[in-house]
Amino acid sequence: MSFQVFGIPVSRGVAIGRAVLVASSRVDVAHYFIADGAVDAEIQRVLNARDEVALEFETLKQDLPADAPHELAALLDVHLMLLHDEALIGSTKQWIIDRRYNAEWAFSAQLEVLARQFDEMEDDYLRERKADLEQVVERVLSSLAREQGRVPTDAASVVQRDFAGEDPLLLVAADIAPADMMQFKRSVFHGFITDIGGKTSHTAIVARSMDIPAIVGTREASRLIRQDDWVIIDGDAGAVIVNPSPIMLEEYRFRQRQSELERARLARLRHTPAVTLDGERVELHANIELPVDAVAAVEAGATGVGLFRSEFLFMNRGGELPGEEEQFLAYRAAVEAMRGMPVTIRTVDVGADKPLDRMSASELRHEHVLNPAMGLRAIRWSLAEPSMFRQQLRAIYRASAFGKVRLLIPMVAHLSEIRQILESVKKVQQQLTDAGRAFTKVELGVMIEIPAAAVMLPLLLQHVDFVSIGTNDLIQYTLAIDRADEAVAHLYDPWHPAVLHLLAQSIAQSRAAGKSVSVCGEMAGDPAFTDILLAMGLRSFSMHPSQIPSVKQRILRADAARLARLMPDLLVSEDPQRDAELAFSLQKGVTKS
Ligand SMILES: C=C(OP(=O)(O)O)C(=O)O
Repeated sequence: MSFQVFGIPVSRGVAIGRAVLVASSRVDVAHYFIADGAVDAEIQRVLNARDEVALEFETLKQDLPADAPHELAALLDVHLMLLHDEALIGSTKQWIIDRRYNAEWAFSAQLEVLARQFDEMEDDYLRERKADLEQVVERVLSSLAREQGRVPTDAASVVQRDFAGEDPLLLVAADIAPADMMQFKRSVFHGFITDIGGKTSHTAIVARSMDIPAIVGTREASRLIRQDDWVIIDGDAGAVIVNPSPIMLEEYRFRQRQSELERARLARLRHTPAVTLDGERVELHANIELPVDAVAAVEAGATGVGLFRSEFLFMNRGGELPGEEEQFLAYRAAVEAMRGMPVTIRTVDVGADKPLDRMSASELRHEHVLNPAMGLRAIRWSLAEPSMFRQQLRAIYRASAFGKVRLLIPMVAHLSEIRQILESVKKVQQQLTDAGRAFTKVELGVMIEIPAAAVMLPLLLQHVDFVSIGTNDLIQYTLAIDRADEAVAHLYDPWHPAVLHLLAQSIAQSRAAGKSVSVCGEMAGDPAFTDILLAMGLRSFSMHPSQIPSVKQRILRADAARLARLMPDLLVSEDPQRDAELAFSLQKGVTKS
């Protein structure tokens, strides 16, 4: 039966393919009762799975490189201990004996009992062991699934599957963590559908960077769509059409061909400089997540990297963070790929919807933070982990010997933070000089993404070389809307007059101070905002490489001076979106119906 599900369109275009469902709980658990005579065999399955996982942990421990942090070996020991603990294994067997549960069901039932006990513990350290226990049980469940010839449907297993030769595939999930999205980055999927998320949630951002259609916030897609269903993603309308009729399929195949032609047409603008009709030159920079993305940036005609989200280097690592050398090589790779064009590296912006496996030396975990968007994240986290911060600064400074590097700090709210950053920079420069390491001048910039930073910008500008406005977070914090929460997604409004005021004011003040200012949030890559940002005086935009051609086309057709004259009226408008659309189309001689 054909039906439709609606959500928030976050990456445009049409995708047609078969659904691959990724389980939100990492392993699907089969629940069934076993026959009386099968108890011993079922207990043997428990022991075999336990032994297989123990062997995996032992091998991992033996293979640890000599310079691996000692916490890693200690963590594996904790996992091994849990795996042999009678509270887990003995009681799991008891569920089988008493209730005749199958092994998987018995394990998950016992996990629930133990997890509740962990939750009630007073001691933070012991409470945090719950996550270790969950990881151990997940491994055991995966082993049981494999033993039955089933492939676990967690993100990592899905990536490993070889889908070559199958129909185009669309990924459907309740949610996809940014770290899992990174695994999908070079995968076979032609589109993404999730139940939760908003326009600027990181899942959405990564989907856009992959330039494939995606719809988030559908609330129920993963429950309604079945494995292998034929699905159309209409990434313009936010519609997911499940089991479409042949006529519907034909219509969408036609639209797909049209949008491919449009992309090919826009790609021809690659070498055309972004200059407005009245001769204003605009920099179009790229946002990247990994060094290899710099190649796509150059191909799309970017004139620099405006935002290297370095936190993605820190994900999918099972708790181990990259050291100075590894980071240096990654930054150097991006710098070399950009061939002399500037590369703006943002220090780790972890926390909130980008949790690390290991959030701090004390293993502070995301789920225990009351309000992660306002918690120990971004520069707050870096300043709380000074040796890690200095390690990242050293890696960034060392990369500056290979091309133009700019240092960008996320989530600054206090002048004292800038003072601490400058002190760390000084220390790092001294350390590098003492060690005979080469580096060159690195400009220092801050992200304007907290209203406090926008309000006190003139003060901040006295201490930094440039600013970059992170509209995704600026909107979130100005309007008090969680950017990843689909329940309030309708209130996440880039056209809100307060947002426009903060933007216009920040751009004007930075220009007046003679400092360069850029926007690197999603507004910069959406052609619907190109005119108003030009009208505010913005001359540097940073976005995913795939968005550069359509923003460039908009710039080539704009008259910056005429747009600027419309700005004062828009700032006092009650409905800036409607008035901007009307004013901009009129000034281009387009009549609106
Ligand atoms: C670019 C931004 O940062 P993030 O990586 O949090 O989207 C932003 O907030 O606009």
